[in-house]
Amino acid sequence: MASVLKHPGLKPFNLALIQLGRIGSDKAANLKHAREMVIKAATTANKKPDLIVLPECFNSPYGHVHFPVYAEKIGFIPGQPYDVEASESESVKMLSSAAKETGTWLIGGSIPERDSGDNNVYNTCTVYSPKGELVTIFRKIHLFDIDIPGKIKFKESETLTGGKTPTFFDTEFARVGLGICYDVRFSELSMLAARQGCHLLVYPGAFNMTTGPLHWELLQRARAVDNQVFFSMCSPARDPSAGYHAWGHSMVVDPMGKILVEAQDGEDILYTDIDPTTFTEARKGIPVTTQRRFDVYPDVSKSS
Ligand SMILES: NC(=O)CCC(=O)C(=O)O
Repeated sequence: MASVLKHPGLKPFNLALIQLGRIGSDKAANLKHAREMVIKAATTANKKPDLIVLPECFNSPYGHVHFPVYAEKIGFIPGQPYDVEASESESVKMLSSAAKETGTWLIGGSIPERDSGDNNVYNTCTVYSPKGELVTIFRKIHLFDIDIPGKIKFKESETLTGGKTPTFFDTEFARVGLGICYDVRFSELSMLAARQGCHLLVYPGAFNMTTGPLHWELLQRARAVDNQVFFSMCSPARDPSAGYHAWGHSMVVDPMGKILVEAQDGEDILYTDIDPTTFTEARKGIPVTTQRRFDVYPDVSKSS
């Protein structure tokens, strides 16, 4: 793994998750509501959050037929400055202005994105600084293709292409790793982020009514404990009239695997104080980060 610059260290901060409701077929209405909820998250709490998170696929209904219809061109090139004013993406413009107006970091859930070059459609998360700069994007790497007979069949790969780039970004208070929903099942991705010094992993997600009750909490607590990091997934609210019923239950888990905050299934805003002491004490008390036996499992990710 290429060496990366160290983050100066985790500081206390407040994290807000928006379990967004009213996501329908009208994209303009979805964007308007998401914007209102970001402003609400930033202005109604006792303590202003430092980082706000929206859920997976917040500007369109969730389904493979919808992705190409709602897809927007973003045209972000890593390492190059991005001109939000000139962006073709109305979602990017809205998220950037909401981050700037509230002066908070914003993880803009995910939106369907059409690549300007290869024309493929991706499930893409965009991240904004408090100045409204688009600092990075992350394209969902593992596509949600499952078939549980009689329960749920879903095939994102009908219209989406998987991303290839594990991604993290630095704020003044933490290094934050990104994933999207189904990515949580692949422990390698969160392991990689943790090895790169991430303190918090955030995965906008939309689990379903079959796997949600069994795996949503389990996977987040597992990834948190495996890696001794804070872990959070932010879901849309459940809408019984929608084609896809999201599990909801957005949550934040600490590095000991304790759930710090959890939503139910309706629209909600959750706030959590992230305390660096939990992070350092977990690693000090259970020092797995220094006990790994790479002599025994040097290349475990590639064995069958
Ligand atoms: N949007 C998704 O990737 C859903 C993943 C999911 O429900 C799962 O069980 O995994």
